[in-house]
Order: sequence, then C-alpha cells, then structure tokens
Amino acid sequence: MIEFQAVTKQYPDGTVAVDNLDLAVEDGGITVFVGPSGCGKTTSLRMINRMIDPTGGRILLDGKDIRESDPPLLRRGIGYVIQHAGLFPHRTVLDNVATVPLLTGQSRRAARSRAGELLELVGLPAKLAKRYPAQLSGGQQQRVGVARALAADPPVLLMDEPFSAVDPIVRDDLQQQLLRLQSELDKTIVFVTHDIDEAIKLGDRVAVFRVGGRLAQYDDPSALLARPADDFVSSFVGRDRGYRALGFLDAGGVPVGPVATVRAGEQATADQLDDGWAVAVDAENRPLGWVSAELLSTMDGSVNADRLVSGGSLFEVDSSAGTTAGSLRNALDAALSSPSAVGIAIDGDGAVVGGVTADTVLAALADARRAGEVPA
Ligand SMILES: Nc1ncnc2c1ncn2[C@@H]1O[C@H](COP(=O)(O)OP(=O)(O)OP(=O)(O)O)[C@@H](O)[C@H]1O
Repeated sequence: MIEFQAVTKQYPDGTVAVDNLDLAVEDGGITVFVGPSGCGKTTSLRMINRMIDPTGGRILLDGKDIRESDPPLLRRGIGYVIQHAGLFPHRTVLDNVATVPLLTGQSRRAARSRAGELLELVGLPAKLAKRYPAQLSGGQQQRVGVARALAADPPVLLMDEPFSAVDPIVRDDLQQQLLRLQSELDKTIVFVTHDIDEAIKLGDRVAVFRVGGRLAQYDDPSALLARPADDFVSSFVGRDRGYRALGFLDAGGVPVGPVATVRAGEQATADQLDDGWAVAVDAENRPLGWVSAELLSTMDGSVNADRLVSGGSLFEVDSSAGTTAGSLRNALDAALSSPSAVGIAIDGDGAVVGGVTADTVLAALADARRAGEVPA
C-alpha cells in the first residue's frame, strides 16, 4: 500500500503543486490520478519514487517512510512509464528492455531472454526486437516502455500519461492491453491522465484533483459518475454521466427475447421477418446485417449478403452460464443503434442468441433500482 499522509509540495518559486494530500493507494489495482492541467498529478506521482521530495507530510510504502529508502534502490521496486516512452535512442528495442535486468546483475544472455519474454507479454512482434526506437510507431514504443518498466518485476508501476501521445484507436488498444496485463500480473499501478474517460475505463479507484493540488474526490469510477462530490467533479466528469454509469451495471437482469433470423444466400419470405425485420446470419449463426421487408422484396427471394442494412453495436451474453457478460450500457446501445430497434445479443462465439429492445433494458434498470442494486 502507498499512503500519502498530509503531503504538500511547494516549489522554490512558491507554487503549491500539492496541498495536504491524504490518500491511500491499495495494493493490486489501478489507481488513477486525474484532473485539469497543473493540478499536481505528476508531482504527486513523482513523489512516490522520490524523483521529487515533498516539503511537508510523508509517504509510506508498505508502512515504511520512503525517505528512509535510498532512491535508486526504491526505484528498483517501482517501474516508471512516461508519455514518449523515454527509450534510449541508440539501443535496440531488445537492449532497451534488457537494461534493467543487466543492471540488477543478470548475464547478458539471461537479460536478453527475459527482455524477449517481456516484449511478447506486451504484444510486440519478435521481429521488431532488433529495431531502434525511432523505427517503431508511437504505440509500439509505448509497449516497449511498458515492457522495460516491467523488466525488474517491480510490485509498483507508475505511469504518467503513457498513452496521451497516440491516436485514439491505438490508445484504446494500449488501454485494453494494460487491463489484460494487469489481470495477469496484479501490480499496484498508479496512472496519471487528464482524460476522465481513460480514468473511468482503467481505474479501480480514481482520485480527482483540482488546481492547487487538492483532492476533490477519491472513489471508484461508478460512484464518481453516480455521486460526484461537488460541482467541480460533476463538470469534470462531464456530460452523459447517467448514461455512462450504465456501463458499470451488469445486464444479467435483461431478458433476451427471440429475434427473427434468415440465412445469407438462402431463400427467405416476408413472413419470416418480425415487425418487418430479420437479422441475416452466416452458416455459424453470426450476424451479418439486417434485412427489411422492403429490401427483401428487391432480392429475388434469396438473402443477398452484399446488400444488407448494416447493424448496430452487438451485446455479448454468456449463454453457457445463462448470464450476460455485457453492461446495461452495451445492451441499451445495441438497441438504440440497431436499424430495427432490436439490439442483437451474441454469445462468446459471436452467434446470435436473441434480441433486446430499449424498453426491456430500461425496465431491467427500473427493476435493479427497486432491488437497490443501483447506487442512489
Ligand atoms: N519545478 C517546478 N517549479 C515550479 N513549479 C512547478 C514545477 N513543476 C511543476 N510546477 C507547477 O506545479 C503545478 C503542478 O504541476 P504538475 O506537473 O504536478 O501538474 P499536472 O497536474 O501533472 O499537470 P499536467 O497535466 O499539465 O502535466 C503547476 O502549477 C506547475 O506549473
């Protein structure tokens, strides 16, 4: 556990970057520091590995005041990832990652073999290991940065805006990968971002800072959306928070009803449609798009896979367990984005298992509220 106890940092020019911060970072989760520019997130993060020392209060790591630890030794147990990956430009990708195991006394061979494993772990193709950082994309460089930070197998990982410099699609990929890595490695991760959506997606706990280095709220993401502590947090959390909060509610209570399906390439008639619509599926029952009565009438009786109306988002249910894997937000979005107003539910193999309407999702939400499952 990392504990900030009344921690203050005043820079020599008088700027108070962090003001009397009390906060406990639990082991084995992702804790996100989020807030507007200049609110003291980076200063708070860097005080954990003593790149910056507080001017007041203390920080305990597993109960021990970090001022009693020698900074280089302390940092061996604390990985650090920054925005532009901070790689050594004149060393290959493999040698960048092997640096830390070498420093800790491993042989070159062992260090390189460990580096190879780590590159695989972060999803970097082996053929890139011999390249130099400048020969990689921004997203690939960030993966190397994560691999290097993990090289000494530190229990704690500090990440300062690691994904801010890459485009949204790559960022989404890196975020998913971090969640996957964390579920395998169970590190204690402190992650700094100014992006509230990133904070909500990644954080087990989210600390919202306000300018002046004060903590505005420290909560789990669903509580932050449902119960912002004040107007500042409410406006920082942003629009549509009621809808976004649905992302934290399990859609297990939503009844999945039948949906009409027709097979692509096969004959179909209007009476196979339900309310004028059917989902066209492939041989494995996976959805390809929608057929309307009007469209079918122009298709010579056979379902033409090239002429379907594209579908909306899909909503995954775990049919083996009989429960849903998605959230109420996934279910509602599937219904709202569907051309037929029926959201398609699929199983883990991507096969159609049924449909939901917005009304059934909202009725399930009302039931969950009555049952006290939704935070008031
Ligand atoms: N070395 C320094 N000397 C003086 N003031 C500093 C120094 N480093 C940071 N600051 C100031 O401390 C405050 C907090 O900075 P910090 O970098 O911790 O904020 P941040 O929330 O991480 O911001 P950003 O999201 O813009 O990176 C800011 O007002 C900043 O200008």
